[in-house]
Amino acid sequence: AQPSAPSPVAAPMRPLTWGQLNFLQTTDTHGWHAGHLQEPQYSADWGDYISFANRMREKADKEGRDLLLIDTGDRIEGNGLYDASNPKGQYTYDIFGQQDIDIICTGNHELYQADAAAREYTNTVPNFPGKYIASNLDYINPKTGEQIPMAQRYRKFTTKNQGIRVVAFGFLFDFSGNANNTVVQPVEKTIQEQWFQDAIREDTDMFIVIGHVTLHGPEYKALYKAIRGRNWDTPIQFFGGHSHIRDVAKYDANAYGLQAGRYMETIGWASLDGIRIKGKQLEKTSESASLSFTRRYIDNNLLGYYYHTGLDESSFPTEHGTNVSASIRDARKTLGLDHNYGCAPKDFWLNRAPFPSNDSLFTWLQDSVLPELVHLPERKGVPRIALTNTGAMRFDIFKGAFTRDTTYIVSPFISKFVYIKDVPYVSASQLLRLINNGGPVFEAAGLQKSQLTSPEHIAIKSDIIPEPEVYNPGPQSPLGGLSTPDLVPGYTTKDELGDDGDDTVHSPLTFYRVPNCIESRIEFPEKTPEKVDLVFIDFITPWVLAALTFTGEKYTKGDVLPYLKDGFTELLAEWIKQNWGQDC
Ligand SMILES: Nc1ccn([C@@H]2O[C@H](COP(=O)(O)O)[C@@H](O)[C@H]2O)c(=O)n1
Repeated sequence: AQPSAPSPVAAPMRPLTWGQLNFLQTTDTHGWHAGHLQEPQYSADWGDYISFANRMREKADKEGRDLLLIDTGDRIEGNGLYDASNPKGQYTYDIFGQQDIDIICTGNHELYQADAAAREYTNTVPNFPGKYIASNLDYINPKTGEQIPMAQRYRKFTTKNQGIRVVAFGFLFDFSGNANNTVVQPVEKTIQEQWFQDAIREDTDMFIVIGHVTLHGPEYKALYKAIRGRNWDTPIQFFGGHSHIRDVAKYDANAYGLQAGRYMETIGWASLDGIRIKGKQLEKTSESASLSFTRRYIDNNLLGYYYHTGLDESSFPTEHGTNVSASIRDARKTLGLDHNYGCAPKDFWLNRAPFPSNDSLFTWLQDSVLPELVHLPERKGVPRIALTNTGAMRFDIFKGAFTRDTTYIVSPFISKFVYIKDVPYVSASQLLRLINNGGPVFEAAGLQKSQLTSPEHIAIKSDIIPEPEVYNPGPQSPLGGLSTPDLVPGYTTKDELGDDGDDTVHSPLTFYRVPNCIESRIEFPEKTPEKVDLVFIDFITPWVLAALTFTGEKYTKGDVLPYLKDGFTELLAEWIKQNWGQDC
């Protein structure tokens, strides 16, 4: 762990079940490879995860089992370790590349910016030779303009210890917000391609489909149907991502899916038993059984790693893992990520508090931050409505130091304020309601509501306000000898297989859904103005233009002008410096 990481707190634990074939999954790590430095339960870093994977591989080898590592994309954007360098990711590609991942694919974040997509092609793909799969993604060679596969379309291999024959795919959901140096082919179209049709006819013991794709979305439904249509009982193991939740899916008795949350909070664990390996007799115990699947969502901290490996502080770390932790420490130091801009007077929550409320980060943004930031000297005195999507904000602010790192954790995107001058107030005043309600006007333009909020909203469709629960430890083995522990707040996942998936027993957290966008009305006169400047984050331009059309206005992209030179992230840092003192 990083030197400033808080020590994890002992909690009641549930053990891992090992099978023939076992998996560790990461997804949506978004640059959090230093771990969480303000939350003890997620405080292990990428170096610790390397040690953990290594120790688990040793155990698998000793017992003749197999272990595969999976990563399903969105490795970048969301943490100073990636975002604070110039060029971005100067340190993270090498750090991430140290993990021995068996099957890896791309997320949408690797593709928003052309430079990030280029680095994916020149750095990450070669860091994982033969392991990186791009089943529905092409890259456009900047020198020749030629459209080429980002990486190989699928992978055939046999596992190390049991020789299980695997055919593996790596998909991205039907994403359309990519820069123009990549081409994402819709999954349904890819399924029709000859190479895919040939691949699903391969003689194999199992299929593994990894993807930056939600487990219950249309893309995996189509892939499941296509593979199962040709292979009536071959095991299919899916790994998902994108919606940032801990999740599982049972497609049928021989097909399951796992998704390992977000931000290096969770390491996903899946185990399979009952795979029929061609030419090998099954063990007596599983001869007649169909596939059996288990899952765990492992909290990313050292106490948990010790517990699952049966090792301790001195026997757990590997030299490789320790070296990677040291590289992360050095990179953080070089980037000045601990530099304190100001001290947050209290916690501000994205989803743990309702909007609007005193504890809501969006209320703070709307009432305190935007009115001060959205100010252009030459338009002084012009009343304005400032809009931002809520998905632009990615993480809570905790009471205490708001550092250079926090700035990127909260606001990682290269988003700038733009504006349309002198918009009739009658139209401008309707935009928030229109964008928040969504509906046909946006759908007709190919715009989805879910693209404006944080990805958690894809899966969480109503507020979660837990009842106070009575703790029942059941058969779990307590860690640290606690008998009636004060549970640490955290994930209390309820998935398709039940409520016992989390490796750590937590007390539950609330989740309040928030609107797609918020607005601030700035320098408004007492009397309703006739015209206002409509200022907004550039990311939401298509929604603003579609909504204006609906109100009867005829604005085009050409009417959208730059408003402030600095990006929102820099402006936010400046606001913190001006408004919050150094007394934490
Ligand atoms: N420039 C951007 C890019 C993305 N967003 C928000 O992020 C959401 C996607 O997040 P994932 O981690 O799932 O890929 C997207 O829906 C937007 O809300 C943004 O605000 N600005």
